[in-house]
Amino acid sequence: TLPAGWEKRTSRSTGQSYYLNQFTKESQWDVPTEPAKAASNNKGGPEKVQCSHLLVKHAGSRRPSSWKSEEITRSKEEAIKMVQEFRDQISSGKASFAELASTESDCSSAKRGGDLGLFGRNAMQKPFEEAAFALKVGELSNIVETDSGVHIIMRTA
Ligand SMILES: N=C(N)NCCC[C@H](NC(=O)[C@@H]1CCC/C1=C\[C@H](COP(=O)(O)O)NC(=O)[C@@H](N)Cc1ccccc1)C(N)=O
Repeated sequence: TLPAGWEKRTSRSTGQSYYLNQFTKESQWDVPTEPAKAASNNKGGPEKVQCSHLLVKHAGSRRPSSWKSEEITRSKEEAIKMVQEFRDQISSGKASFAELASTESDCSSAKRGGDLGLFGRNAMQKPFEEAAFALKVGELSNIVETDSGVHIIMRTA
């Protein structure tokens, strides 16, 4: 079958077959082929992003321990409430992302104000990656849940 919009025609003068695209009105002698699928790392999103994050772990986290606390026992609901509160403080300008991440994040990146450095796709857990790559530079994510816990993400580059 022909790609969408293309029709086979016969040239009145030469009797030869040719192809006409109804949408673009272009015609050609060669059989049209499907345009190549965009490569998986399509032109759309960036190849790499730099993000900072603030992670609050809970009893159900894959590793319920951090530099802040030997054993983390808070509930997931409690972690979500805390992250929402931090997010509100950041978006209202009451506190900076780096300040809060450095004291409140259960990730070792807290020492760097939450900075994770540059990363490409397939480095982070999928929910984190999807949220990070959807952000514009300077944008703050909504709450993101991964097996590590509850995060907010700020894209910095
Ligand atoms: N730069 C990378 N590629 N480092 C490996 C990332 C592994 C990746 N991590 C995650 O997806 C989450 C989201 C961000 C942080 C994170 C989890 C954990 C905390 O959760 P937990 O593992 O106790 O459950 N922090 C880390 O990994 C830290 N090394 C991130 C980091 C810290 C300092 C400097 C750079 C990176 C994964 N595939 O599990």
